Parts: sequence; structure tokens; C-alpha cells
Amino acid sequence: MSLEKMNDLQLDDKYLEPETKEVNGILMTKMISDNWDNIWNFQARPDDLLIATYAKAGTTWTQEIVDMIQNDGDVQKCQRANTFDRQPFIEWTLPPPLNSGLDLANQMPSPRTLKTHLPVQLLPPSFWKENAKIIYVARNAKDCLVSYYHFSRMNKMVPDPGTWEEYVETFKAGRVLWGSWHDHVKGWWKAKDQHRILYLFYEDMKEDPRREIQKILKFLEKDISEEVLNKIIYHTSFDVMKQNPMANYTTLPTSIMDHSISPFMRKGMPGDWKNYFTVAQNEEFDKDYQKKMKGSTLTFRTEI
Ligand SMILES: Nc1ncnc2c1ncn2[C@@H]1O[C@H](COP(=O)(O)OS(=O)(=O)O)[C@@H](OP(=O)(O)O)[C@H]1O
Repeated sequence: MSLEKMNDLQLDDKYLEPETKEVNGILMTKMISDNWDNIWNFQARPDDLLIATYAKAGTTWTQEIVDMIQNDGDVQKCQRANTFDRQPFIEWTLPPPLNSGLDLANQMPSPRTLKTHLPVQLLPPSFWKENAKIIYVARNAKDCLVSYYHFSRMNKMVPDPGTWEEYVETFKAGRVLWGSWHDHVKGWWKAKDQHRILYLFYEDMKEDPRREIQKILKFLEKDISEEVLNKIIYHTSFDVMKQNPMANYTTLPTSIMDHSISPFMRKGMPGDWKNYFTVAQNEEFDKDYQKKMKGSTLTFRTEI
């Protein structure tokens, strides 16, 4: 669909602030839930690369890095289409004439790069069968919560977050799309040793993008020059991506995403949660966190 047409698009109200419906106990939009058989039976290919994340963990950033690597640092090629058309979001089900992730993915020639927010137990089994490579990116819980809260305010295709106070409780209880943050990061952490999964952290990417991009290069068995690497670091920096219409979601009509409420590329900073959590909310969150993360070897850096 052309960008001009997309801007004129008036979505039927039923797709905005959508109904939700669980899939095996995980909250999804009703549209995803009703399309679940097709999603579950999605056919992965051995040369697929999947970028898997909990929502707001740095998906778009990683997608841009990967696309730049695959295109040897050619910025123009990476601006051929919106992120969501370059790298289909497999479970995201939309009404026509918008492109659903499955349709886009099925039409795409190999090798494909795909995106998902599915918790590990809901990943279509063909990914395991085909042994496709997966990059998982995790971001600390409180920053994910803050980012998800603002995103839910500006994106009319996800449920309304309510007040900040309400949202903190909703997030803790895992009553958000794609379910509990705690279960998501732990589930993928456990899976990483049995499959071809590169597990990265948003905070590490922020601290040293060069080092983390080099990990991705190794995982993808790609070699690039120092010049191309520098270009990738620059092009995928927050400030540059914020200005890139093919990565910042501003090509979507305001009836879907209203950047005047909160931009998609909002702050891109670890530790922003400190500007939102009250002392009491933070203590409660930590108590609940300890319980939910108990027994897992997964830890997040808190010093930045
Ligand atoms: N290049 C770069 N550097 C640092 N941070 C970045 C970058 N690109 C996106 N972001 C920030 O990532 C947050 C959006 O997360 P996702 O892309 O995972 O969102 S989504 O789940 O795909 O909707 C959102 O985080 P917040 O700013 O904290 O809301 C984006 O600003």
C-alpha cells in the first residue's frame, strides 16, 4: 500500500482500542487470537532470521542494525520500505488493506528477517524444526514498562493503558499484550542453550553498540569493514533513527499512532523509569520482581 493511501486510511473503529482474547493464557488482540491457527502453523525456513523481543525492548533498533548489516551499510537500500514491511511481524494481524505479518512473510523471498513478540512457548514450532537463527533482545523490566505505557497511549491498536498507577499493576500482573515480562525474558533465557539463539540486552547495546553489533556479526557469520561498521553505528543511533521515517513509524496515519501524544522514538535511555516510579511503587515492584525472577540465572544491569 502506498504511503499516500496509508495516510488517508480511516480504520474501522473496531480495530482501534481492540478487544483482547487470550491464547493459552497469554493476552493477545482478538485479531491475533482469531488468526491463531494460521500463526501457529506458520512455516519457517532454515535461512530465516527471527528477531524476538518482549514489546519495547529494542526491536526496531535491532531490526535496523540487522538490515544495515545485510545490506552492507547501504542506507538507501534500508530506506526501501517501513521497518514493518521490510521485516514482517509474524503474529500481527490487521484488517485489509493493511498488511498482516503472515501475508507479508509468506510472500517474501528468502532469506527473510522476521519479527515477533511471542513468548517462547507460543513460537510456531517450525522455527525449532528448521533450526532458524534467532536474536532475542531483553530490556530491564521498569524501562520496558515505562516505554510500553507511553506506547499504549499513542498506539490506538493496543489496549488503552489507563492511568500510570493502573498500568503499573496491569504490567506486573502480565495483563498486557504478549503477557508477563518476567515469563517472557525467563522463557527465552532458558531456551537459548538448546537452540541457535543470540540473547542480547538493550542496556549493553546502549553502553557499547560497537561491541554488540560485533556479536550480531559473528552470529550471522558476516564480515564487514571498519568503515561499514562505523556507518551502521551512526545510522542506528537513537538520534538518527528518530529522524528516519522508514524506522520511526511516522508514516502510519495518526488514527493508528499519534506521535503528538508520545513519539514512538521517545527517549531511548536506560533508567528513565526513575522519572516515573514513586518510591513506594518501586519498592512494591522490586518485591514482586524478586518473587517472579527467583530461581533464574538471568540478571539485568542496574548501574546504568
Ligand atoms: N536506536 C535506538 N537507540 C536506543 N533506543 C531506541 C532506538 N530505537 C528505538 N529505541 C527505543 O526502543 C523503544 C521501542 O522499542 P521497540 O522497538 O521494541 O518497540 S516495539 O515493541 O517494536 O513497538 C523505545 O524506547 P523508549 O524511548 O524508552 O520508549 C525507543 O525509543
